Amino acid sequence: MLQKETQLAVEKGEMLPLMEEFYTIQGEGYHTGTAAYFIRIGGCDVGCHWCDVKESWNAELHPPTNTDLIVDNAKKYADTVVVTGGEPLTWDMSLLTSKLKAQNLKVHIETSGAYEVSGTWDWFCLSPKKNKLPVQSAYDMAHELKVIIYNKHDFIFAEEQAAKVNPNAILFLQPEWSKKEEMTPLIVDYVMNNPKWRVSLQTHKYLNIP
Ligand SMILES: C[S@@+](CC[C@H](N)C(=O)[O-])C[C@H]1O[C@@H](n2cnc3c(N)ncnc32)[C@H](O)[C@@H]1O
Ligand SMILES: Nc1nc2[nH]cc(C(=O)O)c2c(=O)[nH]1
Ligand code: SF4
Ligand SMILES: [Mg+2]
Repeated sequence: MLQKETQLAVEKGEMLPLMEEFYTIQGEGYHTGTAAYFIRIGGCDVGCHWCDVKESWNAELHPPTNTDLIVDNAKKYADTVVVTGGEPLTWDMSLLTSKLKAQNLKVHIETSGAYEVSGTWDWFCLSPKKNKLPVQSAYDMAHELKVIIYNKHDFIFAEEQAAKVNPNAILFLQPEWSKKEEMTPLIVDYVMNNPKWRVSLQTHKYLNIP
């Protein structure tokens, strides 16, 4: 159990359960190939069976960390910070994002959109999940929609999600990593037949970087 003061600070978003932070290349989606500092916040109860970072799910395993400390580290690297998780919108992102923006950093999020949107985002990557669909504000705010393709039915899910997202969102299909040999050729065909979509790959995994 957290101390009461720490618990209150986490509720206010002054502290966040930090799993890891690392400087790398954005591997996925619209900003693929660009340097960014990643902040991975613990805690997620969406429960994707293929999630590639299940160690993030239990917030209690990740130490509540002062947002000032997170920002001090982040500002040493590139001009872009990606906030991911776990599910970052489990928490109140207002303080973290305002402090990052006060340092003139561009602030991006990777989210399932399953919880109410908090924080101010320069780039909002929405990756919807069947078991906990996004809230309306996430569909409205998304700059990109990135749907993970694990099986053929996921193309139908992708179209359903594209119908809900705002019309300016850039649409991506990304193979689930363990199914990539089977699904990537189907994605390639799908995008050639439905060119409103683009292909996204987890390029950092091919590059063997975090
Ligand atoms: C680990 S999630 C964390 C952020 C947030 N919970 C979400 O799902 O968007 C980061 C990104 O990785 C994607 N992802 C997770 N596991 C994956 C896998 N096995 N193959 C491909 N993409 C995956 C997610 O869909 C999401 O776009
Ligand atoms: N290089 C790199 N790019 C990424 N894009 C989204 C990631 C994530 O886990 O949210 C991720 C990640 O874990 N590493
Ligand atoms: S929502 Fe994101 S972090 Fe949570 S289980 Fe799914 S992929 Fe993993
Ligand atoms: Mg990842």
